[in-house]
Amino acid sequence: MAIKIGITGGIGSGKSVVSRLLEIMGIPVYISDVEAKRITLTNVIVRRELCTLVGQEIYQEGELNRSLLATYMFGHPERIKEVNEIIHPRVKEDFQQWSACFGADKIVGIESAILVEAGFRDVVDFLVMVYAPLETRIERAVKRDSTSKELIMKRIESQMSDHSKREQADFVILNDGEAPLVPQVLELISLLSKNNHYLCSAKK
Ligand SMILES: CC(C)(COP(=O)(O)OP(=O)(O)OC[C@H]1O[C@@H](n2cnc3c(N)ncnc32)[C@H](O)[C@@H]1O)[C@@H](O)C(=O)NCCC(=O)NCCS
Ligand SMILES: Nc1ncnc2c1ncn2[C@@H]1O[C@H](COP(=O)(O)OP(=O)(O)OP(=O)(O)O)[C@@H](O)[C@H]1O
Repeated sequence: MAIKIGITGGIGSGKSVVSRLLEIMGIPVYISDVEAKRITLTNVIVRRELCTLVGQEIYQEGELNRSLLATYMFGHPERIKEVNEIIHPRVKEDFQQWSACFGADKIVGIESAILVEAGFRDVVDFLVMVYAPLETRIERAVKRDSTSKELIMKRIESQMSDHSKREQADFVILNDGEAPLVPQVLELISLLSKNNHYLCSAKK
């Protein structure tokens, strides 16, 4: 079985940028946001359960109405929990199937802002946190998504604090816009490669 690394960090921390660097360096990464979107579109059970929970209008012309789902759930902890309970078990199952296709000598990753909250800690061998200060994250996410600070704050409030994430992380990448990323990613790969043997035996 491949060694699995989790890449987490709050919205706008730079996980996608780090994942891209890992992919360029030969580590395939399962991008949970992308796969969750595919699953909400194609999995008939997920579609049925979301329709029952939110209403038929959650799908329009076959497509998930993402802004409607975001408005429905963010800012409402009970609703977030219900939506997550529909989607996350399927994403977890899908990731396990995906990662099972790689050999024991391979390192693969999974990227998710809510990796720990979603209960994926037990399916990864090593947890990497991408960290950026809160103001920087808000600024980046507002710019990237052309949205408001208020909407980004609602998502942040539904995510685990940086402090708790850091406590669970085995390795932290600082992405504050000052510290260069490439040397940190190279250090991570070097650490993983050195400990590959240890991680393999620890899993048995
Ligand atoms: C609500 C949805 C439709 C909004 O789509 P949208 O294109 O606006 O956002 P996108 O999926 O690209 O997510 C952007 C960021 O929002 C944050 N976010 C998304 N889902 C969640 C969630 N359930 N809890 C907390 N933060 C979340 C993450 O930081 C994520 O990187 C979408 O996020 C969704 O389906 N979420 C539920 C599934 C999920 O938890 N996906 C995340 C990983 S499994
Ligand atoms: N070091 C950096 N310098 C400048 N811009 C950056 C840096 N890191 C990330 N960004 C930009 O900030 C935005 C957010 O980064 P990214 O999409 O990687 O965050 P993320 O952690 O994946 O967020 P999400 O949780 O929403 O998936 C992107 O537009 C990205 O290009």
